[in-house]
Amino acid sequence: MELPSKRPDDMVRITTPELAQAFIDEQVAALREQVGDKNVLLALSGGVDSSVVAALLIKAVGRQLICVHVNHGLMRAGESEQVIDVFRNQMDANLVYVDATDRFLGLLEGVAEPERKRKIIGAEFIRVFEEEARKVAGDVSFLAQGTIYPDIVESDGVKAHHNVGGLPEDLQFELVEPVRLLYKDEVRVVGRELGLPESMVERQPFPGPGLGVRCLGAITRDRLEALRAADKILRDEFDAAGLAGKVWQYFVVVPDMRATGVRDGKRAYEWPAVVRAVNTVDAMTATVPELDWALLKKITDRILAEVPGICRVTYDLTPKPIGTIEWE
Ligand SMILES: Nc1ncnc2c1ncn2[C@@H]1O[C@H](COP(=O)(O)OP(=O)(O)OP(=O)(O)O)[C@@H](O)[C@H]1O
Repeated sequence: MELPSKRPDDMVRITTPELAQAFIDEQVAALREQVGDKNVLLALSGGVDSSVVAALLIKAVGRQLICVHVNHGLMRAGESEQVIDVFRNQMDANLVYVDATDRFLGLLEGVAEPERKRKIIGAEFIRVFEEEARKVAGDVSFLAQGTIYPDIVESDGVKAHHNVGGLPEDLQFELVEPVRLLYKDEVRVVGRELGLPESMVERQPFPGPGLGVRCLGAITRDRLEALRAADKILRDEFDAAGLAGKVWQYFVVVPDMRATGVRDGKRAYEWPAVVRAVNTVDAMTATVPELDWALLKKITDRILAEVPGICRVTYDLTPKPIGTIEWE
């Protein structure tokens, strides 16, 4: 029951609720046929791809789907909570929530080099997921993945690039990839039709290593918390200003350096927060939007007043090239 790995030329682009519903009906039937009464495992990030796959499978086979969400301690404010709320509370999913914060932050302690940080986070993610997969391996036959069409095209159709990858030989499951022929915009239309919240459907791209590459250099818990709080303020203010979905990506970076300030008449020696916002079509080049001054001032005032440890706010004006979108 595998889908082909090439999108048929006559496949209609899913742009309307009706087309999304037709796709959902077709996939639910196909998933039921493929999976039967067996169990399916899915690594659920809360990003749009894996969330749509989860929602489709829940519709098709309910609690035969086992979702594993790993909180590596580097999620944005409220994200893991939203995964629990949407999938466990609202959709009654079989959700395994793993709080692995201490494991990840322990391994990252004192590690400043960006590539090493990325490797540690990636490898530990596989390890945590593998542990959970082993616990249920006897009962599970399938591994669901949020592979989408660009993943396949980018990897030349040879092998579905993605996703969780890296599971050891003895843990090979049959793959279930219901959105593998869809483009990202179609996945969003389907997600909306499946009743996923708008904030999940329109979630901005978020790097796998999460806030780990925005808390520059060696991560410390206090600086990570400051980053998470400042990032939340930025996102809330962009939402309130109607910019969510209009500006492609926006986030805060907190470097591992300090700057001088004065707080309540006393010298403060605290971190700066860098606001980064970019527009792009393909992420190969990016421009910096000319944000409204009043909005920048409001974000600045709120971060300075509400986030302990931050005494300075800057706006990064660097386009790509030369600056990359992320700082590390
Ligand atoms: N914190 C996490 N918990 C569980 N699974 C995760 C987590 N982060 C990533 N994954 C898994 O790894 C896959 C690839 O993650 P990546 O960050 O590259 O996102 P993606 O390809 O945009 O997909 P998504 O939109 O689902 O996040 C995800 O689809 C998900 O299956």
